[in-house]
Amino acid sequence: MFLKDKSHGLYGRGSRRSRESGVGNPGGEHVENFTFFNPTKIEFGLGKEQTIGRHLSEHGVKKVLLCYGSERIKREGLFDVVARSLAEKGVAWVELGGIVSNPVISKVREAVSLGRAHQVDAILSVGGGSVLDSAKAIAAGLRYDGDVWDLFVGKAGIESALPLFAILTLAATGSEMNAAAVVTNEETREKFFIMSPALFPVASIVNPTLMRSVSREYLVYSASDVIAHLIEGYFTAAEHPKLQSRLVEALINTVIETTEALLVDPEDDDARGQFAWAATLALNGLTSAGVSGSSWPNHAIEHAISALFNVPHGAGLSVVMPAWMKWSLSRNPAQFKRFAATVFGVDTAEQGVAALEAWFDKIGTPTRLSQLGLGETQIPAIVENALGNVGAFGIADVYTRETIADILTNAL
Ligand SMILES: NC(=O)c1ccc[n+]([C@@H]2O[C@H](COP(=O)([O-])OP(=O)(O)OC[C@H]3O[C@@H](n4cnc5c(N)ncnc54)[C@H](O)[C@@H]3O)[C@@H](O)[C@H]2O)c1
Ligand SMILES: CCCCCCO
Repeated sequence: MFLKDKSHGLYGRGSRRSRESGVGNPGGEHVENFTFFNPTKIEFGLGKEQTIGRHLSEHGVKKVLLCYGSERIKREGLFDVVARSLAEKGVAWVELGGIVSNPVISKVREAVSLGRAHQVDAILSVGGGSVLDSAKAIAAGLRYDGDVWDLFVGKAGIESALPLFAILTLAATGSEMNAAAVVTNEETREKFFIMSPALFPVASIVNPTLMRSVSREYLVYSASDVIAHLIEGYFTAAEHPKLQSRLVEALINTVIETTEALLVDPEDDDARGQFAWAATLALNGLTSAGVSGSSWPNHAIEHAISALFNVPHGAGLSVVMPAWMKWSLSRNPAQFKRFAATVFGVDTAEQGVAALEAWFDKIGTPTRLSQLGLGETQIPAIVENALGNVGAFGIADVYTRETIADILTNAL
């Protein structure tokens, strides 16, 4: 399996190995050299979706491929608001609906053909991360002569992509302000990611009131996903300077507080706004800049579960994270103890892991494979699929068959 180019530095991969490799200085304050580059304009606030036509016309866009998921955006009137804004600025559009959660490459291929036939010069995503990741893949695919899946398996690099714009309707992934996209190949049952500076959206609209209709289940799955983005580097980095730890802890505490507020009142726009901004900041490069050697084992394992069983990404992560933390805490006890104290106000590393697991149970996101309809029988298939992911994430030396199986056994 190919290895991703780890020089991108977008997610603090840096040059030094992660702690699972047994290196690093517990409590170290070394800030690794880094390049922080994020060109995306964020337009945050009530009614900002009405400005989308201006953003495209200012960028010289004449015809856009408008991508979305369910017909909900038409029922709720958002589609008409977007269409009116585009028309007012003389931007023509071709629509592509039906993008599903855990998006698939067949839809991306269909959209690349549609975009080519209509000679679109930009892509607009109206939806959550699944629509936006598909839009990123489409944008790259329209600048590539071969099969767009080539870009996910290292057969070709992403030299350029059509300009991309987004109106976010669900906060979780941070895709609205990052350079990554995740798509599943249904034929090979692989869920892989692409990453390139060409995939940063030009502009993303984040209006929390568009998220009032997000279901309770996807709210809690989103909380799990954001927390996963924050802990991957927090616990695995060879050194994690206190500044970075404080940023991560502040964002985790914000997610915890606002999730609980939104479970009480889904129309609490202030809580929704802080949740959404925390989700964006959790994976736009801010928390990983200067951090060396972080790795992404929870995502590598979860992508296998979603690829094989179409489990919502955040639901898979709330099962994998506690299981991985129980396996990992002996490798970084100081940082797990810090997490326990600053996030949950408890004393030991073990208590901190237990507190996160209990919080997941409290908000209603799964913490056991059985809650996903899975069990010991499925572990071998998940392990074999995950071996492809750990290769792509560059952590195959640590996450062997045995290690991945041990971690998943903690989730039974
Ligand atoms: N690019 C990245 O950096 C990144 C990071 C994490 C996850 N991901 C990927 O993103 C995908 C998940 O995206 P997501 O978590 O944003 O969820 P999603 O886009 O899959 O949406 C989840 C469900 O919520 C619905 N929905 C969206 N907006 C809604 C609204 N306003 N009201 C009601 N329902 C709404 C969708 O139609 C869908 O059914 C996964 O494939 C995951 O692997 C990408
Ligand atoms: C290394 C960053 C991979 C992004 C995938 C997020 O689900």
